[in-house]
Amino acid sequence: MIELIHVTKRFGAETAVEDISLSVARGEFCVLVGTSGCGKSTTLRMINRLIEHSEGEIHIDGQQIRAFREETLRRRMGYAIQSTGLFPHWTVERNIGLVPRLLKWPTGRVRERVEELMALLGLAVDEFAGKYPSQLSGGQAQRVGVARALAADPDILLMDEPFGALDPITRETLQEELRALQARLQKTIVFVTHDMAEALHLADRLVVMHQGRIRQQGRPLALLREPTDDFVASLLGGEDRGLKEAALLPVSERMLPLDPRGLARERVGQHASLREALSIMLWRHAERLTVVDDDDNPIGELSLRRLVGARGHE
Ligand SMILES: Nc1ncnc2c1ncn2[C@@H]1O[C@H](COP(=O)(O)OP(=O)(O)OP(=O)(O)O)[C@@H](O)[C@H]1O
Repeated sequence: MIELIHVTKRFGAETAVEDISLSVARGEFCVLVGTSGCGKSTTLRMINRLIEHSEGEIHIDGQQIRAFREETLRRRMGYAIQSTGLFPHWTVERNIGLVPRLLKWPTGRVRERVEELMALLGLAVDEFAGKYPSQLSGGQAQRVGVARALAADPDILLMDEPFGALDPITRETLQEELRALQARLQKTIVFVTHDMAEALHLADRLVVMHQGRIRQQGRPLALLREPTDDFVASLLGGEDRGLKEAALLPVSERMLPLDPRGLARERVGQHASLREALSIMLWRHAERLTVVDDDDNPIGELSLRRLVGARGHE
């Protein structure tokens, strides 16, 4: 559990973060969003003491972070950043194995772990293990950075735009991997992104920051439906919020029983989102879709009318 209690950070005369209180439960995925310069990275870096906070208290599992030795704290927390922070004169393999080696894992185990992570992140061992960061593309370097953050299997992951330089397909794959990892292993994650779709998709707790302060925090659906002010509403997408909300709701939630008059020709999977269903309707010029299970058996139907009414404001 991570707790920030009335935390402020000043750089000289400038206040970068002002009086923020935030609590992230074990196994929770917390995403920080906000305008450029609002203090997201500073907040993240205060948690692993790359930046010392000026006022307030930060606790990890009930203990003040200042009570930990800095290295102990940092080894407990994986940290991945957009610019990767890889050591340029070290190979990919050595970069990924950094923390396990510091923790004095046996060499064979380090090697095994590095290979496991490279496979997870789609980096062929034969091709990439011996390369240096300057020989990698931006996206490949970013994957190495994420692998390094995960290497020692830390309970806490701090991630600052870790997928910023990735193509949409790799990005989506990694988002799913991270979500699955977090659900399976109860990782506590604090994640910074500028991509609102990514934030809404990943967050259990979404934290909107502005000018060093937290404007609103809560579940993504709650923020979309009841933003506290125009700033939060517009950051979350303004009029586009309807589509963003639909992206968070599964088809199965609004499915109707099968129509005895016959099946609609176009189909949608039960796990698809209402946004995907709407997209199929638009693309196929269809007002009704047959909802199918994982084996492609029809289990219900979704109409446009039902979908439009399904946005939670009926
Ligand atoms: N080391 C530093 N010295 C002085 N000012 C700093 C330092 N680091 C950050 N700041 C200032 O603190 C404020 C918050 O910066 P921070 O990097 O946390 O914002 P951010 O929300 O992560 O921004 P972005 O989305 O652009 O990355 C900014 O005004 C920045 O100029």
